[in-house]
Amino acid sequence: MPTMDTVLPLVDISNPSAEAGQKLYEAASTLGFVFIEGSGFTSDEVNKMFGLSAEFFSQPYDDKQKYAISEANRGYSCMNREVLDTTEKRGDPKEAFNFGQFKDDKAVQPLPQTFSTFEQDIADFSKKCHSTCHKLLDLLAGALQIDPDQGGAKWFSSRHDMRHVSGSILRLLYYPAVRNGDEENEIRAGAHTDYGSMTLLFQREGEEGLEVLSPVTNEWIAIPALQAKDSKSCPPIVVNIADQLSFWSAGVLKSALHRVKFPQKQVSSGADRYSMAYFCHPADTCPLEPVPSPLIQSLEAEGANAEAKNGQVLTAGEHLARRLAAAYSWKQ
Ligand SMILES: O=C(O)CCC(=O)C(=O)O
Ligand SMILES: [Fe+2]
Repeated sequence: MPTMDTVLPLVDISNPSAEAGQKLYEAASTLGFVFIEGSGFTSDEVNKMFGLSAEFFSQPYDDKQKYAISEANRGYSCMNREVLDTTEKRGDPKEAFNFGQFKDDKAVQPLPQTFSTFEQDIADFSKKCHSTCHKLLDLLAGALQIDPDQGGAKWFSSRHDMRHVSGSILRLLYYPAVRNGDEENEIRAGAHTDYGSMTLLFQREGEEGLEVLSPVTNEWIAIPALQAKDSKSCPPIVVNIADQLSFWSAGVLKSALHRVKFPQKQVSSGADRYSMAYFCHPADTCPLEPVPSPLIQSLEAEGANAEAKNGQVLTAGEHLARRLAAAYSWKQ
């Protein structure tokens, strides 16, 4: 079993402290990836979602395709539909189902019966993901020492109010094991950065495949699927910084490239990979302007990679629309 704190640091958020915030900030500003535990998700909650996912993806293509993904980024994305690495012609050999924001715990998109029967559970899961992200955003804002008069530790989370329209998505992912005979070299999800502010990724033990391109060494690093610390808790969740936190922080927080490629162990086991991602987004109307952090300002003065400096300030919604149009060939 991989030892903790080797490939990625493991931050316990059960008791959010300045120390946890500092550890999170250090990970966020180097690799852009970290494991968290103490999130409060139980193994039962997470396994239930994985169960619904397996049930849905096992259904015939035509049944799933009735819920085909829309330009609003909701619904079913079939095999080879999404091109995450836009330098590639071929789409990713994976399937996905996206749940957009729920309104009063009701989905605002058509749901297949597998999901509509458990709509409340799925809405609860999505809400819990969002509040976990709030906790993480507060820890990060705290570490960035934002002046309380300018929003302080709530600077990010106040821009992620669930009542506002945003691109937040709960996504179920399915990577079938067997493809074209070259499973080891096959890229299952092309290299990309995530479009929101941060992502939570739930993995199942023994189903690995996530790799991160280290901004420090420029090498692909395989991320393990860790064991839960006890039978009640879910395994540590992977958290990664995405584009919008990078824009806000003039590139100090790293939105790192990542992809899915099965390791030899996973290829030989012949197992499929299921994962779940929660892409946390700020309100669509939110401008991706510089965060008022003295820490970022001093690093920026030292020449931090200021992505936002090079162009006009986009809103969160505009950035998302551009990235989705490229991945799904929607017309803009
Ligand atoms: O399934 C995974 O491990 C990663 C998925 C991912 O990076 C994404 O969908 O953005
Ligand atoms: Fe991703």
